[in-house]
Amino acid sequence: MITHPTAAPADAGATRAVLSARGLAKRFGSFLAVNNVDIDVHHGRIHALIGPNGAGKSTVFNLLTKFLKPTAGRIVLDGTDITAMDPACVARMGMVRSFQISATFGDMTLLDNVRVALQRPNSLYHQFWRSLTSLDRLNRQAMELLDRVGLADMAHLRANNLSYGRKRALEIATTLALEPRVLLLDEPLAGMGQEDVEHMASLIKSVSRDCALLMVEHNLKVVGDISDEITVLQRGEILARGDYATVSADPRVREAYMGSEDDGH
Ligand SMILES: Nc1ncnc2c1ncn2[C@@H]1O[C@H](COP(=O)(O)OP(=O)(O)OP(=O)(O)O)[C@@H](O)[C@H]1O
Repeated sequence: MITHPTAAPADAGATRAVLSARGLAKRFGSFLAVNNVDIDVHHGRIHALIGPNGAGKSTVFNLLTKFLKPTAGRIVLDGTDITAMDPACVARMGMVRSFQISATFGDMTLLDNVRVALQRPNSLYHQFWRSLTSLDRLNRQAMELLDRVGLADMAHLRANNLSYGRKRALEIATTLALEPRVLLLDEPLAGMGQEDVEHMASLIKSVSRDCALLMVEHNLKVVGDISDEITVLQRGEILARGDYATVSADPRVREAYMGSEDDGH
C-alpha cells in the first residue's frame, strides 16, 4: 500500500505523538528548502527521516531542534507549542539532540564523562549533586549507564583511548543521562565499520523503548531493520511515509534513490 504523502499514518492516533510538526517550511532567501512537512514522533518508536542528498533532512532536523527558525509551520512538544522557543528551552523540556558535536571530554575517564552529564542542570539527577551522600548514587547511576551501552568494563579508561564506535556509544550514555523524552540523532552510524554499526543499531533500538526517537540516517539497511516509521523527503517535501515495507515498495521512492550513492543495501 502506498500512503499519500500528506495523509497521517494509519496508526498515528493509537498513541499521542510526543513531538509533532505541521506544515513546516524553511526558506533560505528565495530557495524553499523545506515545504509543508508534517511529522509525528511517538514514545517507544523510532522514526527515520531519509531521502537523497539535499532532500532537506538536516534542515528539518534543525527546525525540530530549534537551531533554525521555521518560515512557516508549528512544532508541538508534549502538548506545548515550542515553535518560538530557543534550543536551550526545548532541551530543558526533554528534547535532546545528539551527534552534531562530540559530547565527550577526551582527557576524562568514561565514568567522569557520564558523571558530568548526570550533573547537568537539565538532568533529573542534578538535584543529588550537592550532597556528599549522593556521590554513591551518582557513581552507581553512571556505571549503570555505561553498562547499558556496553562500556562498564572500560569505565576508568580515558575517552581518548576509545575507538570511534565506542566513543559514539559513550555519547549515547551521556545523552541518556539527560533522560530524554525525545531523542534526535543526526546520522548516528556515519563513519562506522560494520561491527560498530550493528552494535549502535541495537543500542538505538534499546534506547528507543524509553523515549520518542527521530533519526536522520543514510544507512537504509539499518533504517529498514530498526525503524517503526519512515518519512522520505525529496526536494524539501514529503515523498512517502509508512513502515519500511511500504516506503521501499513505493516506485517514487525507488526513483528518488536511483543513481544515488546513499542506498546502504
Ligand atoms: N543555510 C542555508 N542556506 C542556503 N541553502 C541551504 C542552507 N542549508 C541548506 N540549504 C539547502 O537546502 C537544501 C536541503 O539541504 P539539507 O542539508 O537539509 O539536505 P539533506 O537532506 O540533509 O542533505 P544531505 O543528505 O546531503 O546532508 C539543499 O539544497 C541545501 O543546499
